[in-house]
Amino acid sequence: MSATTRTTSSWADSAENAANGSSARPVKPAYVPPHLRNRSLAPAEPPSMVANANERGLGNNWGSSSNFNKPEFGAGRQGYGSGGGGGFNNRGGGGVVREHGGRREVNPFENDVDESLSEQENTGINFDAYDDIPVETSGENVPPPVNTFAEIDLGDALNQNIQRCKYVKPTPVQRYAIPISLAGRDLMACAQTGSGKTAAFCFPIISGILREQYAQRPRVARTAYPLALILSPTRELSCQIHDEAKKFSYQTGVKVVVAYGGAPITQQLRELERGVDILVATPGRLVDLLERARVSLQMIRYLALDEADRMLDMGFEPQIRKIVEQMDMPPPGMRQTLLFSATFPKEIQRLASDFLASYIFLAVGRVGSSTDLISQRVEYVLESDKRSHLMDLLHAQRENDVNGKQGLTLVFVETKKGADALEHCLCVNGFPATCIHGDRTQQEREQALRSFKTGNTPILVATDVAARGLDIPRVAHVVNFDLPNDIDDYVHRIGRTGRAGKMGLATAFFNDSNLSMAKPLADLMQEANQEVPAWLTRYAARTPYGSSRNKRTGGARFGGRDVRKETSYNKGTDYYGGAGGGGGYGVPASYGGGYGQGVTSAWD
Ligand SMILES: Nc1ncnc2c1ncn2[C@@H]1O[C@H](COP(=O)(O)OP(=O)(O)OP(=O)(O)O)[C@@H](O)[C@H]1O
Repeated sequence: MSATTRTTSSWADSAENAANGSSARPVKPAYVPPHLRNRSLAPAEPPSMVANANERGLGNNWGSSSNFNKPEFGAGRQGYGSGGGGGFNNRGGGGVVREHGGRREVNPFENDVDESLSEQENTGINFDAYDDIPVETSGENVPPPVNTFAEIDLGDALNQNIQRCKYVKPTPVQRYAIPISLAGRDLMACAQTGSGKTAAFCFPIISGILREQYAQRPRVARTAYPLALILSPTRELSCQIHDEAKKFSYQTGVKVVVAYGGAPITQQLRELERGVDILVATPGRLVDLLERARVSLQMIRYLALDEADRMLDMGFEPQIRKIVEQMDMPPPGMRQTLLFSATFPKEIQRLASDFLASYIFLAVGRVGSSTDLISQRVEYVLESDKRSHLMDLLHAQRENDVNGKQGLTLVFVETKKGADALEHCLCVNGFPATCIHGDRTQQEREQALRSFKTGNTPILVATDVAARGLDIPRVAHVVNFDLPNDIDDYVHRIGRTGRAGKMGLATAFFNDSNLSMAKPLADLMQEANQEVPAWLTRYAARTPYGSSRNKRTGGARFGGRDVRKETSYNKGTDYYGGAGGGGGYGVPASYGGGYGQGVTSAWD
């Protein structure tokens, strides 16, 4: 942070300020960039004018930069569907190339070309960053890894799509997970954010469906019988997986359908009636479809849970148990089950074993850790200073933008109301922002995400609905405006940058309301070779150790551990394994989102 910024204070400063009662500062009427602060004159463009322009949905150039000249705020708030590709399931738009199941199959790669990003992005993956990555596998008869896609028999059609995706060689998690899955084994796989887990579970499923001659599916009017089910915790992530799976299965004849809440069910029902091999869904909408008998799980051969630890925590577990254990899905052993996440608490590993048969545990990278590709900073910022401090960061970012192609900034807050308020504050101060949270309509959510991805609105304020899985290549900076209460949530949030071998920056605002995060944050940063500020180390030393699920083992470079190796398996209360630290993590007393009393969950 620049020395000119007034809002950042050292730990000692803040203690002094608190003693002087200076934390209760008057609310500032409007943001003034650092270089204008010592002038007595009003800013060049009065904030009220900016606000009016925003409300009318007029252009806002974010200062002098002309790069972001089509902000979505204003327009984004006032109804959708008129331009900009609004509307449900309207993510396509590519050219029609082939008859498919009586309908024309849209070319899912067309959009990549339009965005002129994919080639550079995917071939630009920095595999050197993964070369010395630690890998642990356990379980019986673990199939060996491969080094190239050519070594694996995925089939011509799928191989062609891998080329179309411009994937030159498999990422480490793919090198291990694909042969394991192709061998028909159940898998619990843990690999760092942005390391290619989606393809790691999609390729074997598509290839398996293509290879096997499955028995004729029942012909019951209006009931769909998918062969594979992929569950994910948020609507946007399900849509993303669907889009990816459609690319991977292009021109193979494998049919992928997505079902998620908030969108009209009729359109999804129509899609299902046309036939489905792979169903990607959020749990709530799937339960609805099952109860209406519009989907049967009787023919399921593959079950994949993305963000599996989230899917099995207290928030989702009952729904997942209902889907997997209480409907008509074949039991473990009769289906293949693949669980993937970047974090895998022991407690969740134990739960997950109910869904698996003789599984292989795979850990690529330090489990539950962040990747070294993300530069992590933590700054002490008083609650009352957070907004102006954020605007200082955004302002400095724009000033440092040399080539006019500034990256996107994702700002995480704790509550839905907080997201709305911060979005509004940024907009009226001339920073083009939009927001995404569970109280916005699905149309608004999709529009906000689209506007962010295209760079029209380069700042997205989000609750944890955007914390997991979303793959947005140009996210250069993640700001934890409000730190989460759970270190795993922090890992997933910052993982929205530094993806596919690229570098990223993550900044966290810390103050006395985040005491329980001091120790896990300091440990995590140390593990990832980041500079830990002295004041954070002092806070960490003062934090009681043992009451929090965030408790981590000290100094283990590779903390990924198969819970079956623990002597306390089935009766222990540790949270995470540790390769050398002893101990582990505290019991997750409030596992399931980590929200304090009175705070509504940010999840769907
Ligand atoms: N073999 C590959 N070569 C090049 N790029 C790849 C390869 N595999 C995946 N990618 C790209 O890497 C990016 C991240 O992949 P993905 O979204 O699957 O990560 P993830 O591990 O699921 O992340 P998260 O934990 O955040 O969900 C995507 O843009 C994807 O297209």
